[in-house]
Amino acid sequence: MGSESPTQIPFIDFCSNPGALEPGTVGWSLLCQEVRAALEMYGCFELAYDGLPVQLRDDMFEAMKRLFDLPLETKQKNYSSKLYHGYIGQSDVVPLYESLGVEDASRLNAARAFTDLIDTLKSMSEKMWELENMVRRMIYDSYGAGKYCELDVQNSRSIFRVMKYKAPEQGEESAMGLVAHTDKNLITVLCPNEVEGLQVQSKAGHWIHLTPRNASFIVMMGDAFKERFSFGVFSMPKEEVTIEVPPELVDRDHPLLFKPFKYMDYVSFYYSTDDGMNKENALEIYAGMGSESPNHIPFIDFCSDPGALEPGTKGWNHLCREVRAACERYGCFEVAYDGVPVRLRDDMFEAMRRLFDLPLETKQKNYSSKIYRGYIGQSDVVPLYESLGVEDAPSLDAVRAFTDLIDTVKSMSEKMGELEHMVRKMLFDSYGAGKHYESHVESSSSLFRVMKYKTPEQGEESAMGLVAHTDKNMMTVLCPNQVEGLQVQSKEEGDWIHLTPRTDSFLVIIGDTLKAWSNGRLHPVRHRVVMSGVKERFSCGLFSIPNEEMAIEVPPELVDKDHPLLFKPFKYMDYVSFAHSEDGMNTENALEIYAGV
Ligand SMILES: O=C(O)CCC(=O)C(=O)O
Ligand SMILES: [Fe+2]
Repeated sequence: MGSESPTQIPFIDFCSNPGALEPGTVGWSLLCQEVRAALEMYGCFELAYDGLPVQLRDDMFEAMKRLFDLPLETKQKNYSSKLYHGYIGQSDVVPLYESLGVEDASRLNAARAFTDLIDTLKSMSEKMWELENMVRRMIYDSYGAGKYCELDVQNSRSIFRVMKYKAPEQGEESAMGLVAHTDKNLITVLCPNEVEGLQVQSKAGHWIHLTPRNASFIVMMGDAFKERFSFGVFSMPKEEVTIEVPPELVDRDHPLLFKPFKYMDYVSFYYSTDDGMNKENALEIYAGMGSESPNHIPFIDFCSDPGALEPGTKGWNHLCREVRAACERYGCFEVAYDGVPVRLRDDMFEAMRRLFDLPLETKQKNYSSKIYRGYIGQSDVVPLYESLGVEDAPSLDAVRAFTDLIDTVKSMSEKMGELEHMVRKMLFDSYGAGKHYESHVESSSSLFRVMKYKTPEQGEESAMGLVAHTDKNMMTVLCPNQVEGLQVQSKEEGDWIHLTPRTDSFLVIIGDTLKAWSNGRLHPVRHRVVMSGVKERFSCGLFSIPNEEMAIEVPPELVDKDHPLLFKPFKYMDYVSFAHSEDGMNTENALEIYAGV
């Protein structure tokens, strides 16, 4: 029992007995129970509802086609300073996704911006709002809390969004249209066209693929209440309203789990703070009724005893143990290293400033067909982030594109590459696998990237600069300027550790590839950039990457009775493609899923 996972969400029929839509009737009570059971068990259900003419639905999809065909500049006029209220599109993370929102669309004024589509939009959002209100009433009634419903409806507003998802590019089997999330609002009613793509995660963690029936709706529960072409009404509490658990829902068996909170405060917590975007239990962290964890990463000094940088010495062996312990426990460490002249470091930051000040078209010429190798910027998901990459920067040819900055980029990447090699050798030596080091280095190359993070917009306290991730490559050496923002997640506790970079240190980060190589011993640390304050952040990084033909394999020294083989040999680029595919993006265990035995 219990191992079978559901392949469908509940389907509830609001059409077969029109009398049942009358509150107080027996039919109504039955529907209430069905709705409650579906939402408690699945958090969503599909719904047959005929309160909305089929013609209107068809008109709506037609209107949407026309809307999304408008020039980008016109769509971008649908701007809102509130998160997810205006136009969203052109994102590097979900390039297929575009959407537009209208606040309180059932009031004609708000929809006037869409002039000739007003009538369709207005009727559609009115009808869907009626449906939302009906479902909300059922939920309240099912908990015996019906008397709070009217006030709750009065205290809420809606946002109507239209969404379009392009088909994957030719040659791609599938692509992420919208990354996994829970809705932050109260209830969402979706009206998708008949194109598959929407998936919901069952409580047990499986993804259920929805096949919308002709003219049905999908109802989903958002956090505050505890997509293809589709459009939806999202109900949300008005700004001044406090969300509180009604006393009827609290008793000895159901102790109060959430403190009262304001919706918009939770939304800004979710999108701009430490725990919001990256924890699946953001609501519990923010409003839940209530461990100590580390607040810094290891600092290892490569300067104090220069003799220790000589392999085979006592000092070297000592450093090997320190480095290995840090990379197993934290997946990263800060290193004091004087092999990079301070002057070069300063020149590098100066060069980066000039590089990012170049016109967008020039930066975009730094194009690569490989993921994360070329120019990245102008993303809606991380609007503050921009970066540029140079493959094999230590070889002069590759940097020629950066003409007058060649010398700086070349020296910097050489020096940081030396540091990477030294740390890699320490790790190999620490595992008694030193004899594999030379061939490992010969089968790898490097990518040098420069990163710039803008400051949050006025009025915003903090904003995501780069979303949480593990590096897929072997190892990354980072050289950030002195602006805070980089955070790493502690392995055991999951807390975010805020790093405060020193002027002369570098940061070493273990990537997924070395986890596989070390048979699971080295920890690829999750990290992200959260920007606050008024200073722009610059950082450059040297990413060591396996060559295309190299098979990533666990050396025999790292496999024994107590450490059975955990990973099959694999090719780096194949893993990267998987990690960026739909399945890969939806999991934190991409490496285990892809290469685990
Ligand atoms: O900006 C930084 O320092 C970190 C960048 C990073 O994590 C990455 O590019 O993978
Ligand atoms: Fe990274």
